[in-house]
Amino acid sequence: MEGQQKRTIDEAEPSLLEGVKALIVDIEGTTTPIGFVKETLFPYAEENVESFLTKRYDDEETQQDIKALQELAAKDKADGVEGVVEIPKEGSKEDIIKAVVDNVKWQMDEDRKTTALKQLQGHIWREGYKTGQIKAELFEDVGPALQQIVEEGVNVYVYSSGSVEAQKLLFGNTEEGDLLELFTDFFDTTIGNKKDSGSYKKIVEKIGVSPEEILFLTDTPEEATAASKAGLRSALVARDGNEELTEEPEDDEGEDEDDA
Ligand SMILES: CSCCC(=O)C(=O)COP(=O)(O)O
Ligand SMILES: [Mg+2]
Repeated sequence: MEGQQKRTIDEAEPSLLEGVKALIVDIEGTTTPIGFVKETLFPYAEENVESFLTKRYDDEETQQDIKALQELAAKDKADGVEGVVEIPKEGSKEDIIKAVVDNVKWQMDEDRKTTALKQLQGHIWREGYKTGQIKAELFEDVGPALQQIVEEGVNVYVYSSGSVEAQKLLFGNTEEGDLLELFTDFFDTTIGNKKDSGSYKKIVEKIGVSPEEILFLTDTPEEATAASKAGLRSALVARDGNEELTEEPEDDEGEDEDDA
């Protein structure tokens, strides 16, 4: 785990942030309990996917979401992905919705981080946040720590598998209020897979500071390794509810199933 350190955000020694001009945070398992994602966000998406698609079927946005899922299912099939639920390109509204719902449920059972799934989930969660059914949970150190870091002149970014819209909904609707003003920008898998070092190189270009002045915080060793390979500093966070960190992460760059 060369170049990586394990800490929670509030345990971070000043040296971890020394010379840092940009901080990038992951969401699930880093700023936000895995339990909130798995027990609130994911069930909401799963329970509401059918009614959402039925209500919004003719919207341009929904048609784009369906097209992205159809294309992904066809690619999964061609790639021989085990258990893939196919979605016909043509058919009645009812047939297409049924296939999309089955595909989404299969992908969610596999906890896939595909861009097509994450885009649709974000659109479903929008309603839940708007009606107040969902309020985002953060670890209690996150708001104060990020506030202090921003006051010290560090720009804060998010890089999560959740879509940029889902990220903004989450930080805009936390139990502590709207925290969006703390963030300079947001990145999702449209820039690339989180386990691929090329994604971090692209983020460095967008942020416009040198990689060694950027610190990436995540709960996932393979993501920290990918960021380190791109020259960023990275640290693994230990959080309640996370899997125990082991000393040697597997280097599985490029093996993730994400289609980004
Ligand atoms: C915008 S939060 C939604 C959480 C989510 O869908 C997810 O896959 C979280 O992954 P992360 O990269 O933040 O660990
Ligand atoms: Mg994470």
